[in-house]
Amino acid sequence: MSVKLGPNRYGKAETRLVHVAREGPVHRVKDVNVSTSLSGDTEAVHLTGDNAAVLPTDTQKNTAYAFARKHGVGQIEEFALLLARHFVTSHPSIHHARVEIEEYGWNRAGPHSFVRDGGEVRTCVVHHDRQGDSTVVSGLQDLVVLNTTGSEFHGYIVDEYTTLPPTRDRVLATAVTARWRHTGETASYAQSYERTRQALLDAFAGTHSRSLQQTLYAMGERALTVCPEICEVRLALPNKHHLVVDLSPFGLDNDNEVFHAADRPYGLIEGSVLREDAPDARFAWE
Ligand SMILES: O=c1[nH]c(=O)c2[nH]c(=O)[nH]c2[nH]1
Repeated sequence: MSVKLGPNRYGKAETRLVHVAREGPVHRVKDVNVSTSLSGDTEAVHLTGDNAAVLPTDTQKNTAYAFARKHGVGQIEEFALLLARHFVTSHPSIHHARVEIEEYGWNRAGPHSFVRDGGEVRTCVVHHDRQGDSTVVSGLQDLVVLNTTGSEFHGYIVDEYTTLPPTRDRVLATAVTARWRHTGETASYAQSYERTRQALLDAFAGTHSRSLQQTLYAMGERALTVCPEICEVRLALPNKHHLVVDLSPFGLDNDNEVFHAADRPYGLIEGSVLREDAPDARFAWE
């Protein structure tokens, strides 16, 4: 039997790191979850157990903590790029670094007091390789939104298994996972994030929807229209079904007022919207 080693990478997943910036009495907090992953000369460790080219995952974790102390944690994309470039340039056996960061928001409740932001999480995935090329994908997840009207769904295929009634007015709710690819270096990841997030929300709220697929496209299109620095948006939109409860057993009508918010199953609508001239994504989405 002849076998060979396929694609592989190794790193420390989910290093939870909280950085407190103590510049005077008013503190700032960054709460992040850092995952690093390296690839390169990894044949020997797999084939012979020779660890000479391995940067231990424990060291990768320590580097994240040390960099937080040395550089602070600013925009997650910048912190991720700092780490990825460090790993690739510091050891010749490391050819490629992938750094993924999730950021959990805290709102100020006092000079040194904070309240955890709802469920929404800001994300990024950065790659850097030995040729010096970088890619940056920013994003968000668990942005839960709901329209109480302005949503229809009808005109779909009907076969012997179809029971879904067509509707011209329904609740449309989803928990947005969005990721967007930057074309090159973005000057301000903070501003870019706020603009993109707002564009997604504006399109969700402002689109009269005939399907969640149509809403998905409108959200991606709006983000690309207002954010010249990004070239592709990928969205995953679970359709959080709100089912009108039958109140007729109680002699009550129900004109779209009382719903069962179903947990599962849910429709899952996924898609990408990109510029016609978007450059090749290379390893950005890996
Ligand atoms: O917006 C929708 N898209 C679908 O594809 C679909 N399928 C379904 O049952 N309900 C919906 N809603």
